Amino acid sequence: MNNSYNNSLSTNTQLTQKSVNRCFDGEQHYYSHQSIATKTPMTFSIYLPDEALTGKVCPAILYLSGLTCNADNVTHKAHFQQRCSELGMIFIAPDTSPRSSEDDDVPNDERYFVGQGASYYVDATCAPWAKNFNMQSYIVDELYDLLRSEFPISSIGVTGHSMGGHGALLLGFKFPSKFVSVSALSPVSAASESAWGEAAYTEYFGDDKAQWTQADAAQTIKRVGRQYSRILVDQGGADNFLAEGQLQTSKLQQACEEVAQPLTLRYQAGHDHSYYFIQTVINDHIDHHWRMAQLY
Ligand SMILES: N[C@@H](CCC(=O)N[C@@H](CS)C(=O)NCC(=O)O)C(=O)O
Repeated sequence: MNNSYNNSLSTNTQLTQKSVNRCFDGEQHYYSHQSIATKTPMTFSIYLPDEALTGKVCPAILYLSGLTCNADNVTHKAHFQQRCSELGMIFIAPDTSPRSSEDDDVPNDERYFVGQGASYYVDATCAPWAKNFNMQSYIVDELYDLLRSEFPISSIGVTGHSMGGHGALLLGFKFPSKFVSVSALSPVSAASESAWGEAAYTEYFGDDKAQWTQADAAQTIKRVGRQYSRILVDQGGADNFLAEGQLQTSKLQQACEEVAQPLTLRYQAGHDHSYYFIQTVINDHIDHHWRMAQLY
């Protein structure tokens, strides 16, 4: 645990600060860095409440975004900053995948649910993806360690939206020693059984179904069993992707029931899949992670 923080990044930092904006009682920062896992530059946003800026260690939430997103969507649209500043909570939003740049030719796909913006937070094993699409390693090893060495973080909880909700459930249950709390917003519950996930996993893992199962959130919960005293999931009742069968919330519910993992699952009537919904429930998720961090 970092016990002191000098209100400046350490001199040997690997991070390049891109922007700083005062927001409520804290600052919204953006950073980029060269990633070893993805072999590309990666960008993330981090909200630092004044407590963190003045040297106090604070709990953090890692938010994994959904298909087509980068760090901007949640940072600009979810309105998490006020609650985080009131509680003294750090909020981190990484990108959803490696990206092509002038120096890096990263593979992509015409479909919005495969390739750039659609990593599923897994380590791909098939060409051409395996070279750059190592987002599990990026999130749970590289970024995790970087965050803990560069910022005054006491503990990390993981949450996310849609594909990122799947990522939060998957990584939270695969790596319970790294995360003190898990929640999800409109998550894909079982990527290996949704049309979006099937398309992506065919590319990333080929036809090796054992790898699909290892990278499926509901299957992982069934495999590893209860890990958290309670997880929180919100799902819009009028979400078109729920109706389309991409999210399959019942599979998550079933998996949690099977292993007695306590789950608070709330269907919010009339709400869709958008950031208007996320904005509506984000404070409850921040509070959930805050409460869990206090028990840590
Ligand atoms: N663009 C896709 C939908 C992709 C989508 O809805 N992405 C969600 C996450 S799964 C999102 O948050 N989009 C960005 C935003 O609303 O700011 C479509 O045409 O159907």
